[in-house]
Amino acid sequence: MIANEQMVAVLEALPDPAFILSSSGKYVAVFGGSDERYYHDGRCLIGTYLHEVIKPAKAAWFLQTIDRALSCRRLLIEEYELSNKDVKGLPEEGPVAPIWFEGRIQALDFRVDGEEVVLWVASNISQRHELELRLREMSDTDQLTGLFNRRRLERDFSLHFDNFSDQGMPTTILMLDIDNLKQINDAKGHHKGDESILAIAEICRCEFRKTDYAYRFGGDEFVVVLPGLMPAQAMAMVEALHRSFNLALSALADDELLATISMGMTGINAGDTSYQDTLKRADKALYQAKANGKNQLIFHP
Ligand SMILES: Nc1nc2c(ncn2[C@@H]2O[C@H](COP(=O)(O)OP(=O)(O)OP(=O)(O)O)[C@@H](O)[C@H]2O)c(=O)[nH]1
Repeated sequence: MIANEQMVAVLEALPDPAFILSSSGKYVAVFGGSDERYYHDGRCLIGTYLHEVIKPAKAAWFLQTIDRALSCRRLLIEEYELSNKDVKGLPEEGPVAPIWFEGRIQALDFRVDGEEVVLWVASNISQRHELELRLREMSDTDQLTGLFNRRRLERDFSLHFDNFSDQGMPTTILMLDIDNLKQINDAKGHHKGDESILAIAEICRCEFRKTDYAYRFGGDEFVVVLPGLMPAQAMAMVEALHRSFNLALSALADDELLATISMGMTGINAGDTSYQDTLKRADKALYQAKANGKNQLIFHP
């Protein structure tokens, strides 16, 4: 049988901090947090209230979460971020990166000073969170160009489609395909072909507005999404873009083998049932540009 004072020692030795918080946000007790790599001693918080140490928006989130745990009486698991800007008395700017926590919050079956209380165990998950972000970024990014890939396009485009359906936000889509890349690959090697792909990607990175997005759709095909613009509004910009692409591609040509670019353009239409319909129309326009002799822009209303 473990004696009470031994139990206190066990609680103090817990690597992650465990807080007893009341429904009004009072730190009733703080145990553990002995892993000094991640945590400061939190015992100075005992007797204070969340709103005294945490700024209003974040403190309100903590209180809502406590309230939810007290209502549902089951274990809640929440991931949250705490940074300088959330803590009272610290400068908002500073070198300290936000810390990510996983909170496990469970209502307790007793009251303290008449108030309901929860156990809130906070684990520092910053490293795991950083890794997850990096993995997500890698799975969304094309390795050669650093542009977003087709997987990311499909996710983003369905959001643009929702913005069009819900708020009527127009969106223009371009589908691009480099002309004659196979000949260049065959004659000069894949490295030379890669240069054309990279030149297109570089222009996509430099010449668009912050709100525009370019994706490598696959092989020598790219998709560009221009939110907030109807095709008629985008036309002059897209024509200038076509010239920029060709200028960059011709700068890479060292003999009669010249890559150019074909482009299909459309906008999300009221009759589209999903973003796939819009993409198919852009693809049709691109196909038409190829069939007409390449190196041109075709708009499909
Ligand atoms: N260098 C290089 N070539 C690639 C890459 N991905 C796809 N390709 C090549 O791009 C070519 C795409 O096929 P096509 O579009 O039919 O070739 P194309 O010569 O551009 O034909 P048109 O579009 O009709 O002008 C294929 O030869 C692929 O091998 C890549 O990452 N690097």
